[in-house]
Amino acid sequence: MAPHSMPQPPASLSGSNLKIGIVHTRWNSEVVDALVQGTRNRLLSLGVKPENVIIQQIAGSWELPIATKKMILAGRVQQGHSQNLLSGLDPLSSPEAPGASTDTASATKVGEFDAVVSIGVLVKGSTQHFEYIAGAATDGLMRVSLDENTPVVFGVLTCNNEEQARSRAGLVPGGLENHGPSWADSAVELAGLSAKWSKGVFE
Ligand SMILES: Nc1c(NC[C@H](O)[C@H](O)[C@H](O)CO)[nH]c(=O)[nH]c1=O
Ligand SMILES: CC(=O)[C@@H](O)COP(=O)(O)O
Repeated sequence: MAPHSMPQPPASLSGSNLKIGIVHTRWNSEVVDALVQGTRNRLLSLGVKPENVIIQQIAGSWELPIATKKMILAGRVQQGHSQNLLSGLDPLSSPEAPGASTDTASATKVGEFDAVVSIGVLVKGSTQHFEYIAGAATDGLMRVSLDENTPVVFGVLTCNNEEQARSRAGLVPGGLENHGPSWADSAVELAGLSAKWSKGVFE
């Protein structure tokens, strides 16, 4: 089968001002790990700062939609927390607040995510379990992206067998490209466009 070629991104992609989340599963971890590294390496090559690539791990693809949503919300919490800190109004750091943290370093700013790449690998088994998870994860991630107004890149491989999964992570010589870099390109491109569009700017 001729390997399908990934679309080439615009040459001007730059992620230097972006914060990107990656949430990935543990199922089929050898393949997932290769996809995560491919995604992360491309993000860094596009200028995203290492400290602005936040990677979190969960169990399986069924949980990706809720995990992605909670990561997006967590970024907003920390964004708000750091803005309060900057203005000296952060309730979490006031001495009388229960469990208040007086260590401002522990509240180091983590800005709102500009995009999240959600990565999982589903390999068909002998029942219909695959179909239900694949459908729920697909529809769920689209819903999170639209509901939270945050670009969510669909990094879920839905494969008939292990070979297909390994090939799409670049683990098969002569096979397909690791799909992670194209997911990073999508995240950086749409995050950058979203920032401009939110200001009413079209270039
Ligand atoms: N079989 C695969 C799963 N199954 C686990 C589910 O995603 C879920 O974690 C479980 O049903 C508990 O809610 N997950 C994958 O990501 N890949 C698989 O191949
Ligand atoms: C994607 C799955 O859930 C699948 O690996 C489970 O295998 P099975 O359908 O044989 O239970």
